[in-house]
Amino acid sequence: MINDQYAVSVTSLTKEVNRKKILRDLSFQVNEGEIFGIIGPNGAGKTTTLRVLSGIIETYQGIVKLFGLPPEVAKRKGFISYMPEDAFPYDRLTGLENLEFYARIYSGGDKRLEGEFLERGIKIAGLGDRIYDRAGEYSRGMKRRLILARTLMVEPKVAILDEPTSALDVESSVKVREIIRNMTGHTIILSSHNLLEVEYMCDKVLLINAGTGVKIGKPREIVEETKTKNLEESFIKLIGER
Ligand SMILES: Nc1ncnc2c1ncn2[C@@H]1O[C@H](COP(=O)(O)OP(=O)(O)OP(=O)(O)O)[C@@H](O)[C@H]1O
Repeated sequence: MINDQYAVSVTSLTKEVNRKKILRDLSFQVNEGEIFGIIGPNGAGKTTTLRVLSGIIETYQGIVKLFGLPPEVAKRKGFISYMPEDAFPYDRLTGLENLEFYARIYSGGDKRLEGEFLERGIKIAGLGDRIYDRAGEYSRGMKRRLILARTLMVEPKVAILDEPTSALDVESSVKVREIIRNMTGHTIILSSHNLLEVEYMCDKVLLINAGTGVKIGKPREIVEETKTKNLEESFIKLIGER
């Protein structure tokens, strides 16, 4: 069923590349304001799903709506902000210059909006005086916070984050998680391999395997239903059963 009341609604999404089905009949809904996690083994189709949602992949079968609009339209309207896993800042620019650059682009010439985006971006990045240093001198965690600030400064209706904490140390992961959790009221869809983090951070989780939805629900419900101790164990049990 397609319902515009959802922030995101995916119905029977199938994606084929060279006759290989990467996503098969995938359906799920995300409510406005939810932090929604997509988990699954390597190659399960998480990034492909996120790329469809963000309007980057435009050819697919099925129906995908963000606030009732197809992703391409939602993207044009500035509803979506996507952070790819391999996004990096411009190393030769300072952190501030990076944010200034994107604030200018995203605001489309509206000076008031540009100032608003920049101010929010600086706050989200939380880099203190290091914001005046070149991004090339930043640690991986600082770069990630800068990219996250770039993604979230526009206050998108839907933020799509591909593995926002991958390859970060504990302290940097905690800071990135704080940023995400502080975006209350915003719809956030993220993928992650860190299931303890997903369990802690996400309101709802979708487990996919080989392009197919295996389980969807609140992390605690999934843990209870599978009679396991945590989401990591649920994951292993559910994937192992197939
Ligand atoms: N453009 C493409 N051409 C061919 N195969 C592709 C393409 N994009 C993705 N695939 C394949 O589709 C499958 C799903 O890829 P995807 O990157 O979505 O998985 P993932 O769940 O994000 O994996 P990971 O956890 O390793 O990042 C993989 O087998 C991948 O090789």
